[in-house]
Amino acid sequence: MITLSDLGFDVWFEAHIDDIRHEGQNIARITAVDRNSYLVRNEIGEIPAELAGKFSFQVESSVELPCVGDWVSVQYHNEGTLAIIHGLFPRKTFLRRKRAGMEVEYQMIAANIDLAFIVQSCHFDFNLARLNRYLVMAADGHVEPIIILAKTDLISDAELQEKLSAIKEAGITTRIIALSNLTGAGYDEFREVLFPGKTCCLLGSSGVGKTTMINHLTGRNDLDTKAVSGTGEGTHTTTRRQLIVLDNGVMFIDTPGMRELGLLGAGEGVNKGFEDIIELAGACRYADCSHTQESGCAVLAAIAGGELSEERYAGYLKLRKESEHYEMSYLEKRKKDKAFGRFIKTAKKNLKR
Ligand SMILES: Nc1nc2c(ncn2[C@@H]2O[C@H](COP(=O)(O)OP(=O)(O)OP(=O)(O)O)[C@@H](O)[C@H]2O)c(=O)[nH]1
Ligand SMILES: [Zn+2]
Repeated sequence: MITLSDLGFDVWFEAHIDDIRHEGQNIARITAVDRNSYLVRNEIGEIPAELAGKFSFQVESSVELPCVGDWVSVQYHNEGTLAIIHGLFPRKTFLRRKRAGMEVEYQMIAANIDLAFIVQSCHFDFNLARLNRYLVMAADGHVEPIIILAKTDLISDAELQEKLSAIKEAGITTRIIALSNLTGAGYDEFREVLFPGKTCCLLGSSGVGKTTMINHLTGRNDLDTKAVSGTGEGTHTTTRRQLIVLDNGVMFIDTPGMRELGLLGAGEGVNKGFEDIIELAGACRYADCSHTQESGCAVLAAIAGGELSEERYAGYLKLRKESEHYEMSYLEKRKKDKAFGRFIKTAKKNLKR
Protein backbone atom coordinates (compact mmCIF):
# COMPACT_ATOMS: atom_id res chain seq x y z
CA MET A 1 0.00 0.00 0.00
CA ILE A 2 1.16 3.50 -0.79
CA THR A 3 1.56 5.91 2.17
CA LEU A 4 1.34 9.68 2.37
CA SER A 5 5.09 9.74 2.82
CA ASP A 6 5.51 7.73 -0.40
CA LEU A 7 3.54 10.52 -2.06
CA GLY A 8 5.91 13.16 -0.67
CA PHE A 9 4.19 14.23 2.56
CA ASP A 10 7.14 14.99 4.86
CA VAL A 11 7.92 16.84 8.11
CA TRP A 12 7.65 20.18 6.35
CA PHE A 13 3.94 19.55 5.67
CA GLU A 14 3.37 17.70 8.97
CA ALA A 15 4.11 20.95 10.77
CA HIS A 16 0.94 22.42 9.23
CA ILE A 17 -1.48 19.57 9.93
CA ASP A 18 -3.14 21.17 12.95
CA ASP A 19 -3.88 24.38 11.05
CA ILE A 20 -5.25 22.77 7.92
CA ARG A 21 -6.86 19.42 8.70
CA HIS A 22 -9.96 19.49 10.83
CA GLU A 23 -11.85 16.64 12.47
CA GLY A 24 -13.20 14.01 10.13
CA GLN A 25 -10.90 15.10 7.31
CA ASN A 26 -8.15 13.24 5.49
CA ILE A 27 -4.97 14.46 3.84
CA ALA A 28 -4.60 13.90 0.09
CA ARG A 29 -2.55 15.14 -2.83
CA ILE A 30 -3.96 16.76 -5.96
CA THR A 31 -3.07 14.60 -8.98
CA ALA A 32 -5.08 16.43 -11.65
CA VAL A 33 -6.95 19.68 -12.20
CA ASP A 34 -9.45 20.33 -14.93
CA ARG A 35 -11.25 23.65 -14.42
CA ASN A 36 -13.34 23.01 -11.29
CA SER A 37 -12.83 19.28 -11.04
CA TYR A 38 -9.92 17.62 -9.34
CA LEU A 39 -8.41 14.21 -8.72
CA VAL A 40 -6.92 13.54 -5.30
CA ARG A 41 -4.80 10.65 -4.14
CA ASN A 42 -3.77 9.25 -0.77
CA GLU A 43 -3.23 5.89 0.94
CA ILE A 44 -6.88 4.97 0.33
CA GLY A 45 -6.94 5.58 -3.40
CA GLU A 46 -7.40 8.13 -6.16
CA ILE A 47 -10.82 9.70 -6.61
CA PRO A 48 -12.53 12.78 -8.09
CA ALA A 49 -12.82 15.83 -5.85
CA GLU A 50 -14.55 19.19 -5.72
CA LEU A 51 -14.02 22.38 -3.74
CA ALA A 52 -16.17 22.95 -0.68
CA GLY A 53 -18.46 25.93 -1.16
CA LYS A 54 -16.91 27.74 1.77
CA PHE A 55 -13.44 27.23 0.30
CA SER A 56 -14.49 28.69 -3.08
CA PHE A 57 -16.04 31.76 -1.47
CA GLN A 58 -12.91 32.54 0.50
CA VAL A 59 -10.62 32.38 -2.52
CA GLU A 60 -9.54 35.88 -3.55
CA SER A 61 -7.13 35.02 -6.35
CA SER A 62 -6.62 31.99 -8.57
CA VAL A 63 -3.28 31.38 -6.87
CA GLU A 64 -5.19 30.24 -3.77
CA LEU A 65 -6.91 27.45 -5.69
CA PRO A 66 -5.40 23.96 -5.50
CA CYS A 67 -3.05 23.02 -8.33
CA VAL A 68 -1.42 19.73 -9.24
CA GLY A 69 1.01 18.61 -6.55
CA ASP A 70 -0.77 20.49 -3.76
CA TRP A 71 -1.61 18.87 -0.43
CA VAL A 72 -5.20 19.34 0.73
CA SER A 73 -7.54 18.23 3.47
CA VAL A 74 -10.63 16.44 2.21
CA GLN A 75 -13.82 14.91 3.45
CA TYR A 76 -15.23 11.77 1.82
CA HIS A 77 -18.75 11.54 0.44
CA ASN A 78 -20.84 9.03 -1.51
CA GLU A 79 -19.19 6.03 0.15
CA GLY A 80 -15.72 7.31 -0.54
CA THR A 81 -16.22 7.90 -4.24
CA LEU A 82 -16.07 11.70 -4.02
CA ALA A 83 -13.86 13.99 -1.95
CA ILE A 84 -14.69 17.54 -0.95
CA ILE A 85 -11.67 19.81 -0.57
CA HIS A 86 -11.77 21.93 2.59
CA GLY A 87 -8.23 23.18 3.09
CA LEU A 88 -4.98 23.80 1.24
CA PHE A 89 -1.54 23.19 2.77
CA PRO A 90 1.16 25.84 2.27
CA ARG A 91 3.40 25.17 -0.73
CA LYS A 92 6.99 24.12 -0.15
CA THR A 93 7.91 24.91 -3.76
CA PHE A 94 5.96 25.92 -6.85
CA LEU A 95 6.12 26.76 -10.52
CA ARG A 96 4.16 29.80 -11.52
CA ARG A 97 4.15 32.32 -14.27
CA LYS A 98 3.21 35.95 -14.50
CA ARG A 99 0.06 36.56 -16.41
CA ALA A 100 0.73 38.95 -19.22
CA GLY A 101 -0.49 42.49 -18.72
CA MET A 102 -0.94 42.14 -14.99
CA GLU A 103 1.52 43.26 -12.40
CA VAL A 104 1.01 40.90 -9.53
CA GLU A 105 -1.30 38.25 -10.87
CA TYR A 106 0.34 34.84 -11.16
CA GLN A 107 -0.87 31.57 -12.53
CA MET A 108 0.12 28.43 -10.63
CA ILE A 109 1.44 25.65 -12.84
CA ALA A 110 2.22 23.03 -10.17
CA ALA A 111 3.26 22.81 -6.53
CA ASN A 112 5.64 20.90 -4.28
CA ILE A 113 8.11 19.86 -6.94
CA ASP A 114 11.49 18.75 -5.62
CA LEU A 115 13.37 18.63 -8.90
CA ALA A 116 12.74 20.27 -12.26
CA PHE A 117 14.53 18.78 -15.25
CA ILE A 118 14.98 21.48 -17.86
CA VAL A 119 15.17 19.49 -21.07
CA GLN A 120 16.65 20.78 -24.31
CA SER A 121 17.52 18.72 -27.31
CA CYS A 122 21.14 19.02 -28.42
CA HIS A 123 19.87 19.55 -31.88
CA PHE A 124 17.57 22.37 -33.05
CA ASP A 125 16.08 23.15 -29.70
CA PHE A 126 19.26 24.21 -27.91
CA ASN A 127 18.77 27.81 -26.81
CA LEU A 128 20.53 29.62 -23.96
CA ALA A 129 17.93 32.36 -23.62
CA ARG A 130 15.16 29.82 -23.12
CA LEU A 131 17.34 27.82 -20.74
CA ASN A 132 17.79 30.95 -18.65
CA ARG A 133 14.06 31.63 -18.58
CA TYR A 134 13.41 28.17 -17.18
CA LEU A 135 16.16 28.57 -14.58
CA VAL A 136 14.65 31.86 -13.44
CA MET A 137 11.24 30.22 -13.16
CA ALA A 138 12.63 27.35 -11.06
CA ALA A 139 14.53 29.75 -8.79
CA ASP A 140 11.39 31.86 -8.35
CA GLY A 141 9.54 28.85 -6.92
CA HIS A 142 12.52 27.43 -4.94
CA VAL A 143 12.58 24.34 -7.16
CA GLU A 144 15.98 22.70 -7.67
CA PRO A 145 16.84 22.55 -11.37
CA ILE A 146 18.92 20.06 -13.37
CA ILE A 147 19.61 20.65 -17.05
CA ILE A 148 19.11 17.73 -19.42
CA LEU A 149 20.71 17.85 -22.85
CA ALA A 150 18.76 15.16 -24.71
CA LYS A 151 19.25 13.40 -28.04
CA THR A 152 23.05 13.39 -27.74
CA ASP A 153 23.06 10.69 -30.43
CA LEU A 154 22.28 13.37 -33.00
CA ILE A 155 25.52 15.30 -32.51
CA SER A 156 29.21 14.47 -32.24
CA ASP A 157 31.07 14.42 -28.96
CA ALA A 158 32.92 17.60 -29.98
CA GLU A 159 29.61 19.37 -30.62
CA LEU A 160 28.32 18.23 -27.24
CA GLN A 161 31.43 19.63 -25.54
CA GLU A 162 30.80 22.93 -27.34
CA LYS A 163 27.26 23.10 -25.97
CA LEU A 164 28.43 22.25 -22.46
CA SER A 165 31.01 25.03 -22.55
CA ALA A 166 28.49 27.48 -24.03
CA ILE A 167 26.29 26.86 -20.98
CA LYS A 168 29.21 27.32 -18.59
CA GLU A 169 30.38 30.46 -20.39
CA ALA A 170 26.90 31.91 -19.95
CA GLY A 171 27.54 31.70 -16.22
CA ILE A 172 25.15 28.81 -15.60
CA THR A 173 26.45 26.51 -12.86
CA THR A 174 23.45 24.17 -12.71
CA ARG A 175 24.21 20.45 -12.99
CA ILE A 176 23.94 19.14 -16.55
CA ILE A 177 23.12 15.58 -17.59
CA ALA A 178 23.57 14.70 -21.25
CA LEU A 179 21.57 11.70 -22.40
CA SER A 180 20.11 9.84 -25.34
CA ASN A 181 16.86 7.91 -25.33
CA LEU A 182 18.08 6.07 -28.38
CA THR A 183 21.36 4.69 -27.04
CA GLY A 184 20.59 4.93 -23.31
CA ALA A 185 23.76 6.95 -22.76
CA GLY A 186 23.56 9.15 -19.66
CA TYR A 187 20.75 7.15 -18.07
CA ASP A 188 22.88 5.88 -15.19
CA GLU A 189 23.51 9.47 -14.18
CA PHE A 190 19.85 10.38 -14.70
CA ARG A 191 18.62 7.49 -12.53
CA GLU A 192 21.07 8.49 -9.79
CA VAL A 193 19.23 11.75 -9.14
CA LEU A 194 15.77 10.15 -8.97
CA PHE A 195 14.61 9.20 -5.47
CA PRO A 196 11.41 7.48 -4.31
CA GLY A 197 8.98 9.92 -2.72
CA LYS A 198 10.46 12.86 -4.63
CA THR A 199 8.39 14.81 -7.13
CA CYS A 200 9.98 15.76 -10.43
CA CYS A 201 8.87 17.49 -13.59
CA LEU A 202 10.19 17.80 -17.11
CA LEU A 203 10.21 21.28 -18.60
CA GLY A 204 11.02 21.84 -22.23
CA SER A 205 9.71 22.49 -25.71
CA SER A 206 7.59 20.04 -27.60
CA GLY A 207 9.56 17.26 -29.24
CA VAL A 208 12.71 17.35 -27.12
CA GLY A 209 12.06 13.83 -25.81
CA LYS A 210 10.27 14.31 -22.47
CA THR A 211 7.62 11.64 -22.99
CA THR A 212 10.22 9.23 -24.34
CA MET A 213 12.28 9.78 -21.17
CA ILE A 214 9.37 8.77 -18.92
CA ASN A 215 8.57 5.77 -21.05
CA HIS A 216 12.24 4.83 -20.98
CA LEU A 217 12.19 4.91 -17.17
CA THR A 218 9.06 2.77 -16.90
CA GLY A 219 9.20 0.64 -20.00
CA ARG A 220 5.57 1.64 -20.53
CA ASN A 221 3.48 4.51 -21.82
CA ASP A 222 2.65 5.93 -18.40
CA LEU A 223 2.39 9.57 -19.35
CA ASP A 224 -0.02 9.08 -22.17
CA THR A 225 -2.51 6.40 -21.34
CA LYS A 226 -3.92 6.65 -17.87
CA ALA A 227 -7.11 8.45 -17.11
CA VAL A 228 -9.26 7.99 -14.06
CA SER A 229 -13.01 8.04 -14.28
CA GLY A 230 -15.44 8.41 -11.47
CA THR A 231 -18.97 9.36 -10.78
CA GLY A 232 -19.62 12.41 -8.67
CA GLU A 233 -23.00 13.99 -8.03
CA GLY A 234 -24.50 12.23 -11.00
CA THR A 235 -22.10 13.66 -13.56
CA HIS A 236 -19.61 11.35 -15.15
CA THR A 237 -16.15 12.82 -15.40
CA THR A 238 -12.95 11.50 -16.89
CA THR A 239 -9.83 13.37 -15.95
CA ARG A 240 -6.36 12.71 -17.20
CA ARG A 241 -3.92 12.10 -14.41
CA GLN A 242 -1.20 14.76 -14.24
CA LEU A 243 0.82 13.40 -11.32
CA ILE A 244 2.06 9.86 -11.80
CA VAL A 245 3.94 7.54 -9.48
CA LEU A 246 6.44 5.34 -11.30
CA ASP A 247 7.13 1.77 -10.18
CA ASN A 248 10.36 2.93 -8.56
CA GLY A 249 8.40 5.38 -6.39
CA VAL A 250 9.53 8.52 -8.21
CA MET A 251 6.74 10.96 -9.05
CA PHE A 252 6.45 13.05 -12.17
CA ILE A 253 4.10 15.96 -12.74
CA ASP A 254 3.09 16.84 -16.27
CA THR A 255 0.38 19.49 -16.72
CA PRO A 256 -0.85 21.28 -19.86
CA GLY A 257 0.38 24.56 -18.33
CA MET A 258 3.90 23.14 -18.10
CA ARG A 259 3.94 22.51 -21.81
CA GLU A 260 3.19 26.14 -22.51
CA LEU A 261 5.81 27.55 -20.16
CA GLY A 262 8.82 27.58 -22.41
CA LEU A 263 7.08 28.91 -25.45
CA LEU A 264 5.66 32.05 -23.98
CA GLY A 265 7.39 34.93 -25.66
CA ALA A 266 9.41 32.42 -27.61
CA GLY A 267 9.41 34.79 -30.56
CA GLU A 268 12.57 36.28 -29.23
CA GLY A 269 13.86 32.78 -28.47
CA VAL A 270 13.31 31.69 -32.06
CA ASN A 271 15.29 34.67 -33.31
CA LYS A 272 18.07 34.02 -30.81
CA GLY A 273 18.89 30.53 -31.97
CA PHE A 274 18.56 31.34 -35.65
CA GLU A 275 20.57 34.52 -36.13
CA ASP A 276 21.72 33.38 -39.58
CA ILE A 277 18.14 33.10 -40.83
CA ILE A 278 17.17 36.44 -39.29
CA GLU A 279 20.14 38.03 -41.05
CA LEU A 280 19.12 36.53 -44.39
CA ALA A 281 15.54 37.70 -43.83
CA GLY A 282 16.79 41.27 -43.79
CA ALA A 283 17.25 40.95 -47.54
CA CYS A 284 13.72 39.63 -48.28
CA ARG A 285 11.67 41.83 -50.64
CA TYR A 286 8.75 42.16 -48.21
CA ALA A 287 9.25 43.23 -44.64
CA ASP A 288 6.54 40.83 -43.42
CA CYS A 289 7.86 37.93 -45.50
CA SER A 290 6.92 34.56 -43.98
CA HIS A 291 9.86 32.87 -45.77
CA THR A 292 7.61 30.11 -47.06
CA GLN A 293 6.44 31.09 -50.56
CA GLU A 294 7.06 34.78 -51.31
CA SER A 295 8.94 35.86 -54.39
CA GLY A 296 12.11 37.72 -53.50
CA CYS A 297 12.50 35.72 -50.26
CA ALA A 298 16.19 35.70 -49.36
CA VAL A 299 15.78 32.74 -47.02
CA LEU A 300 14.30 30.52 -49.74
CA ALA A 301 16.99 31.76 -52.13
CA ALA A 302 19.69 30.75 -49.66
CA ILE A 303 18.24 27.23 -49.46
CA ALA A 304 18.10 27.01 -53.26
CA GLY A 305 21.68 28.24 -53.41
CA GLY A 306 22.84 25.71 -50.84
CA GLU A 307 23.95 28.32 -48.28
CA LEU A 308 21.23 27.30 -45.82
CA SER A 309 20.46 23.65 -45.10
CA GLU A 310 16.91 22.37 -45.51
CA GLU A 311 17.22 20.80 -42.08
CA ARG A 312 18.06 24.01 -40.31
CA TYR A 313 15.23 25.77 -42.15
CA ALA A 314 12.79 23.01 -41.09
CA GLY A 315 13.95 23.41 -37.48
CA TYR A 316 13.32 27.14 -37.66
CA LEU A 317 9.82 26.66 -39.08
CA LYS A 318 8.97 24.04 -36.47
CA LEU A 319 10.00 26.20 -33.53
CA ARG A 320 8.22 29.20 -35.02
CA LYS A 321 5.02 27.22 -35.54
CA GLU A 322 5.08 25.96 -31.96
CA SER A 323 5.67 29.38 -30.52
CA GLU A 324 2.84 30.88 -32.59
CA HIS A 325 0.51 28.09 -31.57
CA TYR A 326 1.16 28.55 -27.86
CA GLU A 327 1.13 32.30 -27.96
CA MET A 328 -2.21 32.09 -29.70
CA SER A 329 -3.78 29.73 -27.17
CA TYR A 330 -2.41 31.88 -24.36
CA LEU A 331 -4.01 34.99 -25.85
CA GLU A 332 -7.30 33.17 -26.26
CA LYS A 333 -7.23 32.19 -22.63
CA ARG A 334 -6.57 35.76 -21.60
CA LYS A 335 -9.57 36.86 -23.62
CA LYS A 336 -11.74 34.34 -21.79
CA ASP A 337 -10.35 35.50 -18.44
CA LYS A 338 -11.25 39.07 -19.34
CA ALA A 339 -14.77 38.06 -20.31
CA PHE A 340 -15.09 36.24 -16.98
CA GLY A 341 -13.85 39.35 -15.17
CA ARG A 342 -16.58 41.42 -16.83
CA PHE A 343 -19.14 38.81 -15.84
CA ILE A 344 -18.06 39.02 -12.20
CA LYS A 345 -18.18 42.83 -12.28
CA THR A 346 -21.72 42.83 -13.67
CA ALA A 347 -22.81 40.23 -11.15
CA LYS A 348 -21.40 42.32 -8.30
CA LYS A 349 -23.12 45.44 -9.60
CA ASN A 350 -26.43 43.60 -9.76
CA LEU A 351 -25.94 42.43 -6.19
CA LYS A 352 -25.48 45.98 -4.94
CA ARG A 353 -28.74 47.13 -6.47
N1 LIG B 1 17.41 10.72 -32.13
C1 LIG B 1 16.70 10.77 -30.99
N2 LIG B 1 15.37 10.95 -31.07
C2 LIG B 1 14.65 11.00 -29.91
C3 LIG B 1 15.27 10.87 -28.66
N3 LIG B 1 14.32 10.99 -27.71
C4 LIG B 1 13.16 11.18 -28.35
N4 LIG B 1 13.33 11.18 -29.69
C5 LIG B 1 12.29 11.37 -30.72
O1 LIG B 1 11.87 12.72 -30.67
C6 LIG B 1 10.47 12.82 -30.92
C7 LIG B 1 9.78 13.58 -29.81
O2 LIG B 1 9.91 12.87 -28.60
P1 LIG B 1 8.85 13.04 -27.41
O3 LIG B 1 9.33 12.20 -26.29
O4 LIG B 1 7.49 12.83 -27.90
O5 LIG B 1 9.06 14.58 -27.08
P2 LIG B 1 8.26 15.44 -25.99
O6 LIG B 1 9.25 16.36 -25.40
O7 LIG B 1 7.53 14.56 -25.06
O8 LIG B 1 7.26 16.23 -26.90
P3 LIG B 1 5.77 16.71 -26.51
O9 LIG B 1 5.02 15.49 -26.09
O10 LIG B 1 5.25 17.30 -27.78
O11 LIG B 1 5.94 17.71 -25.41
C8 LIG B 1 9.99 11.38 -31.07
O12 LIG B 1 9.89 11.10 -32.45
C9 LIG B 1 11.07 10.56 -30.42
O13 LIG B 1 11.15 9.27 -30.99
C10 LIG B 1 16.68 10.67 -28.61
O14 LIG B 1 17.33 10.56 -27.57
N5 LIG B 1 17.33 10.63 -29.81
ZN1 LIG C 1 11.62 35.67 -46.78
